Amino acid sequence: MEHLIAPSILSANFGNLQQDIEMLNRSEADWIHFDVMDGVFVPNISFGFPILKAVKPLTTKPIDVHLMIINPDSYIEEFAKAGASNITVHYEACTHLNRTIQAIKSAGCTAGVALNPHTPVNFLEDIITDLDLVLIMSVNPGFGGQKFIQNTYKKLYDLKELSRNRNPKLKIEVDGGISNENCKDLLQAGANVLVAGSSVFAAADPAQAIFQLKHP
Ligand SMILES: O=C(CO)[C@H](O)[C@H](O)COP(=O)(O)O
Repeated sequence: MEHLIAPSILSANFGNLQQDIEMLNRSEADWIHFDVMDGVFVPNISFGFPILKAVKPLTTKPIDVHLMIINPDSYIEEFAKAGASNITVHYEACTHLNRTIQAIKSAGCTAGVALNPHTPVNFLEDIITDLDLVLIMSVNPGFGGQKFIQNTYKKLYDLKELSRNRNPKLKIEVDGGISNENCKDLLQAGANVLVAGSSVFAAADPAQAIFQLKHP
C-alpha cells in the first residue's frame, strides 16, 4: 500500500489559512489533518465547525478529522456535514466505542480510533474488523511540536501484526513528532499514513517538506 501524507493544519498560519490550504492543494499532500481539541480531553483548545466549514470549499483533498474531545458522539453528524471524510475518535474518550464507530459510518464517513501513548494496541482486538483507520499517537495529544515517543515503534509492529490477520486494508496512521528524519523507520514499522504539523509548516518550503515525506 502506498503511504499517505496528512499535514496537520494545527501548525498552519491562521492569519492566512487560505494561503496554506492552497499550498497543500498544490503539494503531494493526500489528506488535510484537522485537529479538534476541547480543553477537557486535552489541555488545549484548537478549532471546530466554523473553521472546517471555511476550509472545506478551499480544498481538493479529503479532510481527516481527529477529535480530541469528550462526548464525540454529540458532534459526529455535524462534523460529517461540515466536510469530514474521515472521523477519528479517541479510544480513551468513548464508553461505547462500537456505537460511536457505527455512528461515524452512518454519517457517511470512514471511521478511525486513536490511541494515546499509554493505551495498548491489543485493546482494539474486538473492534479492529470494524475500523478503517487506527491512529497511533506518538506524542501526548494536545500540542504540536513535541518530541516523538520511541515506544511508538513497538505499537506500530503490534498493530501491523493485528491488522495482517484481522483487517489487512486498515490504515495505520501515526501522529506527532514526525519529520524526514524518522519517516522511513515509521513506514518500515508498519505506518501507512503520516501526520506532520510543525515539520511541514515550519519548513522554509512546506511543499518540499511534504515531497520529502512522500518520497523518503
Ligand atoms: O494531534 C496533534 C497534537 O495533539 C498534532 O497533529 C500533532 O502533534 C502533529 O504536530 P507535530 O507534527 O508538530 O508533532
